[in-house]
This record gives sequence, structure tokens and C-alpha cells, in this order.
Amino acid sequence: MKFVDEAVIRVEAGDGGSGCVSFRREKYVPDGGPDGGDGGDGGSVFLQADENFNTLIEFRFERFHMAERGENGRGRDCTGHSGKDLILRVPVGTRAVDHDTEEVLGDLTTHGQKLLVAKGGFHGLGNTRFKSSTNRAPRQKTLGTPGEVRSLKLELLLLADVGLLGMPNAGKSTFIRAVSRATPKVADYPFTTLVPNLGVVNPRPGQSFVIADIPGLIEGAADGAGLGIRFLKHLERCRILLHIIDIEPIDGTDPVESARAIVGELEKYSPKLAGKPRWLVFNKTDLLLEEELQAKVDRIVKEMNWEGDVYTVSAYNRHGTSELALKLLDYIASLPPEDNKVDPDSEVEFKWDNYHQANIDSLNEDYVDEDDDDDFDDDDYDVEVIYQR
Ligand SMILES: Nc1nc2c(ncn2[C@@H]2O[C@H](COP(=O)(O)OP(=O)(O)OP(=O)(O)O)[C@@H](O)[C@H]2O)c(=O)[nH]1
Ligand SMILES: [Mg+2]
Repeated sequence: MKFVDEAVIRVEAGDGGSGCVSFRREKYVPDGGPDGGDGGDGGSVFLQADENFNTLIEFRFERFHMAERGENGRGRDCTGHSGKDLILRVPVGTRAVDHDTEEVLGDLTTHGQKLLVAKGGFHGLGNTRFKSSTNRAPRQKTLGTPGEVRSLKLELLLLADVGLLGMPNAGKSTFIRAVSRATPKVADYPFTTLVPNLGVVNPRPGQSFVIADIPGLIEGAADGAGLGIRFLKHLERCRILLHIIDIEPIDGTDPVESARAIVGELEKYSPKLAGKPRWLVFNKTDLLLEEELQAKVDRIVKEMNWEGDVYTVSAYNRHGTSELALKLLDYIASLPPEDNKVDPDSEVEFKWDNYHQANIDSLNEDYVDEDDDDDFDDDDYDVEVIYQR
């Protein structure tokens, strides 16, 4: 199936149902009081993470998602039904962003996690609510408030522990083939990999981690060169990055230059990502003699002013790869457990939260300031009046 990691959809919560103006009409009951019921609340739209999904492709085909509106109130004190909520199932790892304001509404990182993305409208009040000792036949009601409408960008960020980074042709896909059972395409031309691949690495029985292979980066990627840097977002949740460097590029380019270019692009994309733990991995060591190899590695490390970990492997011959996988496993195990849970206190502000509140406040004001004149002129009031027989 095609891998789609971005989709823009429109979500519309249901409007609140309006209140009703009605009076009790019954034989032998003269002047029955008001009995108009309230409307029902509009349904909200939620996203829910579901591990049975692994792409956002469905949202490319179906872009409009609407929750049910609340039913209007009815006579005989009948309250309208609330609209049903709409729950959209998305892959684990999905991030919801408001497309217009770029505000991140939340990350769905565990199966079953739910996120409110559009809040349903508040119900209108029926005329029963406006009854008071001085106004016994109120003809007011309020309309339900509109449900929230939002243009929503869904981004799928892969959940992997280790992310591979490097120029096209550096051997990233060969590396993931060597350490896991993933079988991404490998070829001797740049941009063989067009979508991210995940592999599960099992260096010791019962212990594993996930590794992500993304398309190669080139200089200027931040400005759109090659496949751009949009795949870097998949590395945001990795705990460590492996920068794979081709030690003997076939086109004769200097590995130092290309390694610097990659770091430059990484920094341009996000300083946070650039600050993640990163190890250098020199690949294709089989192309050099042992003495040559050490001298070349030393020179590159020195020219890059690199002080972190350095490894040498031959992904093709699987030399050094399982040792590196073990090191990665131990490193990941030594890190404190990651808190992926969304902080419940960091509540997302909904655009129309204030709107809903303002409406409720104004209702209360109306209620208190109610004029006690029974036979008022309808036109004086900014409310819709329905006469029911
Ligand atoms: N000699 C040698 N060749 C290798 C080694 N690892 C990868 N290659 C070759 O390098 C070429 C590119 O390998 P890929 O794994 O496709 O490289 P990639 O980094 O995934 O490239 P993109 O997907 O284009 O970004 C292929 O022809 C591989 O056979 C190695 O350790 N030694
Ligand atoms: Mg590849």
C-alpha cells in the first residue's frame, strides 16, 4: 500500500440544537405554562490512535468529516438528542496541527489515545428555562451555537528508536537490511529510497529496537533540493541518529564535505533534531585496505572536529553491523524511559472555547435581567419565536 504521511482534512463539529418555544395545551388545563425543551449539544470530532493503521492514505480520499448536529428541543419538555461524536481512526504516531494557525493540537503516540479536534456546539435553551415568577409565559429561546470547524493537517511521524541519516547512496538501506529483516530496495543510484522504511532489530533474544531508514539528504535539501527535508520529521521521535558516511564515494567527492552538508541541513531543519545523540558510522570499509581505512577515518574525524562515537562497518558484507546493533541496544536501554504521554495539564485551547463561554454568559445575563412584562412586543427581542398549537 502506498505510504502517505501527510494529509489535510476538514473537520466540522455538529451545531448545537436550538431551544423550543411551546406552551402546554391540554383539555381542562387553561393557560398551561411553557414546555419548550432545550436542544441537544452538537457532536464533537475526535482523533483516536489505532495500531491497525499505518498510513494516512484514507484521508487523501475522504477529506470532509462531519459530526452530527444536536436535535432541536421540542414541546412537552422534550430535550433534543445530542449529536453523535465522530471518531476518526489514525495511525499511532500521528500529529494533529491546525492548518491555518500551525498550532500543534496534540500527538497521538499510544494505541487508543484520543484527541478532541473540533468541539460540538452548545445547545440552545427552550422557553421553560425563562420562566420566572414575573414572566410566566416566556416566549424566548436561544439558538444552539455553531460547532467548531477546522482545517486540520495530519502528519504521521514514525516511531523508531534509531534513525538513519546520510547522503543518497551512503548505504542506509543496505545497513537496515543487514541488521533487520526489512528489505528495502538497494541500488547504486541516488534516491533509491523514496519513502521511509522501518526494521525491527533483534540483537539479543527478547530484546529489540526499531530502526528507520529515510530517503537520502543532499546539500540544499532545506530549500527543496532532492527530496527535500520533509522526511526528517520521522527522525524527531528517534532516541539516537546514525549518520552513515560513505568512506569511498564512487564519484570521488570528499566525505568531509558531504558529512558537513548533512549536518548543515539537519541544523537548518531543526536545532532540536541536530542536538539529538548522533554517532558517525563509516560504511563501505571493504573498499579500503585496513591501514588506509584507519588513516582516512582519523582524517575525516579530525577535519569534522568530531568528538562523539565513531564506528566503521561494511553494510554489504555485514562486517561490524551486529556489534553496532548490540551497542545501540545497550545505549537505548541505558536511557531513561521516554515519557510519550501527552501532559494532561497542557490543554489545547479550542478556537471557540471563549465563544461558547460568551454565549453561556450572555444567556445568564438575559435570564437575570428578564423583563417582567408578559405581553411584550416580539420585535423588541432578538429571539426567534415559534408559536405552537
Ligand atoms: N562496497 C560496498 N558497497 C555498498 C555497501 N553498502 C552499500 N553499498 C552499495 O551502495 C549502493 C547504495 O546503497 P543503498 O543502501 O541503496 O544506499 P542508500 O543510502 O539507501 O541510498 P538512497 O536510498 O538512494 O538514499 C548500492 O549499490 C549498495 O550495494 C558496502 O558496505 N560496501
Ligand atoms: Mg535507500
